[in-house]
Amino acid sequence: MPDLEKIVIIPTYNERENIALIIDAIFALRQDFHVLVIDDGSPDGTAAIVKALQSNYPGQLFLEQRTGKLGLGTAYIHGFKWSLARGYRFIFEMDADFSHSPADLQRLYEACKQGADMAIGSRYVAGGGTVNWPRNRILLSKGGSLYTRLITWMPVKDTTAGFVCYRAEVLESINLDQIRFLGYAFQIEMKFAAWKLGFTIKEVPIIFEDRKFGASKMHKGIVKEGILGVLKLRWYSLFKDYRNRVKNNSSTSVFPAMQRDDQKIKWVK
Ligand SMILES: Nc1nc2c(ncn2[C@@H]2O[C@H](COP(=O)(O)OP(=O)(O)O[C@H]3O[C@H](CO)[C@@H](O)[C@H](O)[C@@H]3O)[C@@H](O)[C@H]2O)c(=O)[nH]1
Repeated sequence: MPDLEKIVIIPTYNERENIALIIDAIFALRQDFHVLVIDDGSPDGTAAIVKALQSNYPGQLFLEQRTGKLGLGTAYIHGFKWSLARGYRFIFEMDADFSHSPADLQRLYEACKQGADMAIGSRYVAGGGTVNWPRNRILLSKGGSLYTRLITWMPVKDTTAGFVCYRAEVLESINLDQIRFLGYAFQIEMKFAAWKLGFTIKEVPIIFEDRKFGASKMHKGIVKEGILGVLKLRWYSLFKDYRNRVKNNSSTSVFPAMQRDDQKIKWVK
């Protein structure tokens, strides 16, 4: 197996209680996963914990640090570009808090090896589910997925899922600078872009368990962005040739403001 086969990107903001445990759990699988943590200047010292662990996993554990909380979406976009530049063939998204079980990483990988371009760890297909998630979060999440499917007609059950394996070709084909949403809408847009570009998406059932340590970063703005974002995606796909514009090497852009947003991001050297 080539060295640069699989990398798991974990975005973090204040995950001190979880980060060392999840990193150790991924490496304990002995499945040759590399791990990239994108930390947004967590005041609780998450990045320092990752740095201290790097000597245990030389050449396998990486850390990128940004100076402030800039959202899940731009953290992943940075991680995607970082991973593609180094030649990883399978690139994963995963939360830091054990909502996604490390043991399921291999199942997502297998789904891609067996032909899927994008494998989604899905709570809302047969065999999937949630454990210990508050009723209001379940309603919001299921309602959000239903709303997205009704508006976009995208054939994905868990549209906001954050546990994903992409074949590198999918991320290479998408103009990542055109992916503009930050929160749950980012998760929706990545699936929407992959679907619009004709990639095969497979939902693999997973059990999502609520975090035991730390707090969710969910806030009202994320919900608002999701509601409006889905309408925008539909609008752009109907009237603005979204498919062509989100393709890599497209000369036109759907979201000209993205350039400006990017410049706000300051990286820790
Ligand atoms: N770098 C960075 N990381 C962030 C940020 N916001 C959140 N994170 C990290 O992103 C992961 C998920 O954030 P949570 O706040 O734990 O998400 P959740 O409420 O449990 O949301 C779940 O449901 C969402 C909707 O279905 C999913 O999108 C998400 O992946 C997860 O499954 C965690 O590792 C968290 O530290 C940010 O601004 N920057």
